[in-house]
Amino acid sequence: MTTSASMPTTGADASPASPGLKLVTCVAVALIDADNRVLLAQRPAHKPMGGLWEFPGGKIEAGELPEAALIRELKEELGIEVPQRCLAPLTFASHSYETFHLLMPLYICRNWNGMVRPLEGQTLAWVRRDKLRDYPMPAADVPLVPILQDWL
Ligand SMILES: Nc1nc2c([nH]c(=O)n2[C@H]2C[C@H](O)[C@@H](COP(=O)(O)OP(=O)(O)OP(=O)(O)O)O2)c(=O)[nH]1
Ligand SMILES: [Mg+2]
Repeated sequence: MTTSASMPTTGADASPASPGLKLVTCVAVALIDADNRVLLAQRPAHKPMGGLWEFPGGKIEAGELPEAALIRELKEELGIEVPQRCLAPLTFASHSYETFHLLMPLYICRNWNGMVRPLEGQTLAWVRRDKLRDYPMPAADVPLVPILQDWL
């Protein structure tokens, strides 16, 4: 395969890089309950991608480690305490939206302390493996679903 010198490439598929597209790093988790169901949260209507179902989590702040960001987000959004040792890496999303590129590690977690509560007014759903496809998700999440289903 040949590539033009003026056309930088990324990865094995040689797709063009997107200079200027801001990199946004988020962390998210598939919380799995004793019945092997996964927690999805519906993004509030007023937020970007409102109405879509996502894995709980959020943006990593400057100077913050990914696991610390996730533990903080889970406390803020769901009121649960997650010990760092209970977070296992599963996969990640790397997806270009129109205005930014999202890099998002996805962890799995089966053990936490406290009751899951929707502290930010979000709607929550505990979803069985075979129903995950019924919940419309952001484009970045779509490739993560079969990986999670394989694992469950
Ligand atoms: N949490 C989460 N964010 C996702 C997922 N898929 C996806 O594209 N995103 C995007 C949406 C947002 O652009 C970004 C994370 O944003 P967020 O709204 O959760 O961030 P945050 O909790 O820090 O909230 P905010 O303070 O910015 O309102 O990642 C996902 O499964 N979970
Ligand atoms: Mg969030």
